[in-house]
Amino acid sequence: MNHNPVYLALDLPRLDAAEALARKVAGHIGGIKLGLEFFCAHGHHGVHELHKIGLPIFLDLKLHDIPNTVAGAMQAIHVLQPSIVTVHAAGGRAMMEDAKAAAGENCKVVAVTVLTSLDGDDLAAIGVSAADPHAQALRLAELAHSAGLDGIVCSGHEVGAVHSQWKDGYFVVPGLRPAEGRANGSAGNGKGDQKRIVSPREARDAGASVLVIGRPISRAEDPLAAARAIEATL
Ligand SMILES: O=C(O)c1cc(=O)[nH]c(=O)n1[C@@H]1O[C@H](COP(=O)(O)O)[C@@H](O)[C@H]1O
Repeated sequence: MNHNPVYLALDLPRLDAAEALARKVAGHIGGIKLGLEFFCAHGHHGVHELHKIGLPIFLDLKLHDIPNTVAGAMQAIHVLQPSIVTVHAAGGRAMMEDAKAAAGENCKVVAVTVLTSLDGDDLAAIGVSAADPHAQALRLAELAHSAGLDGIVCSGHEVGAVHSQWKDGYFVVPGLRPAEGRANGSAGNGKGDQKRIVSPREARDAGASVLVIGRPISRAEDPLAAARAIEATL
């Protein structure tokens, strides 16, 4: 069993490039995360191709719809044998319950709480009255827990607090930028669209089960060296 917590986010438009990158760093990651960009472009075929590498596949589809539709989508992806699938906690309790009931065997269902690209002003703009990412993430984590999900997706700023309330939860943390890369400004390590970031090591120490890392590896001048350097900090 592979205990490396890093899932490489393959947010790349071309299937051959995504596959080549995953093969290059395969010995230094624990799994592969395929998200909306990849799935919309390459669908089931693309997932089958990436499965050939032999690492667990995290399907980050961020499902958010009425319960019946989400349950149908979950059933439609059984054949892809994902290790993890995401839904949005804001879809509500019934949607999360039905998503979990429809999930395949050995598939963890985790709920996205507050996207790492959002801050308090963004929450206020969409009518979240607390306008506090921390409080909102804790609230949605509690809802996901009570709906029977395996865990949540949250930023490294919240994972410690959620972990102390939900001891056996499964916590996926994106929005990661290696401290060293941030200091020397190397390619892929800028914040970009992310607003709530921490380093992979900080997230792990705070209780993250999975570390989602994309651009710090995929946009690095030397992705293999970047993946190795991140692994060495954990
Ligand atoms: O569900 C996710 O994985 C996710 C949730 C979230 O709040 N923020 C977030 O960045 N992600 C995903 O994590 C990855 C982060 O990519 P990088 O910023 O390039 O490391 C992307 O694939 C996002 O879709």
